[in-house]
Amino acid sequence: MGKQVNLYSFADIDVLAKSLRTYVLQCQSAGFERHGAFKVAVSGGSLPKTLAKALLEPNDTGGADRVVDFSKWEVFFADERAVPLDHEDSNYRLLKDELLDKIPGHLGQPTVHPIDVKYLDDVQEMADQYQEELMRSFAAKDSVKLPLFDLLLLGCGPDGHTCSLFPNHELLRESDAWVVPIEDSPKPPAKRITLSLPVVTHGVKIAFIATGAGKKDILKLILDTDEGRSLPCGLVNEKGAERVSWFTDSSAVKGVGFPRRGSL
Ligand SMILES: O=C(O)[C@H](O)[C@@H](O)[C@H](O)[C@H](O)COP(=O)(O)O
Repeated sequence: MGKQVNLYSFADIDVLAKSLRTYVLQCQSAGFERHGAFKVAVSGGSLPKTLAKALLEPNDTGGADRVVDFSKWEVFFADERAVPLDHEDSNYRLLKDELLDKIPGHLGQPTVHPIDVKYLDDVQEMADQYQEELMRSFAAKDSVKLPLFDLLLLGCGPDGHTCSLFPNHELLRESDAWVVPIEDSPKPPAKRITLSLPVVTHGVKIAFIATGAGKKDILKLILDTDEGRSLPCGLVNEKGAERVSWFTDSSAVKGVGFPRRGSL
């Protein structure tokens, strides 16, 4: 069998957050070493809240390398809904409310890359513009095949979707574009843009954060069955292998047979 994903399971979200912090800081150090910056993509859903718990709450910082330095972070959206940035469905707004607005001054401010709301009525154009935003940061598409994120922080939907890549959707076959539009998302709102599967699976590190009993059936399907391998999360697992880490709590992995660890 090839290399496998890492499945971590913790008693609850508070314990998970401590390890997620350590993991993100390791990824941050690797990014700083590699190119003096930390380029990260984040999803919506419950992720921003858990991330804020990991990065902002008081903790035992063990030295300079254990400090979050947001001033060298570049934050992109793994997926975003085609709504104004102050709309309640906006992933940008969610991240702002949960994390960005709460960052204390001494940790610095990240450079954040929201969607261009000029194109709310044309999601293809919005996706193209967001791809150009990526190209300005990661170099032009004709000079690099795919943008290399230091870390992608993703959620897992109850149907096995991740970002706005849904099961059996034609977008899963996209092999060229970095950012793609979707107009028929089964999870509302229908109009969104998302990173394409090749961009997601190209990441240096890819982390899924999935908590709560509502995730146990889908995690069992994804991690324990052949059927789950063709779901979007399963496809990320397959391609990302040991670069993929799942951060879960005990209720999300109840009944899951896949080998898990309780610490990094
Ligand atoms: O914008 C979105 O809809 C999200 O990016 C989506 O992919 C989310 O991450 C999952 O649906 C998991 O959401 P929860 O963490 O809330 O279960």
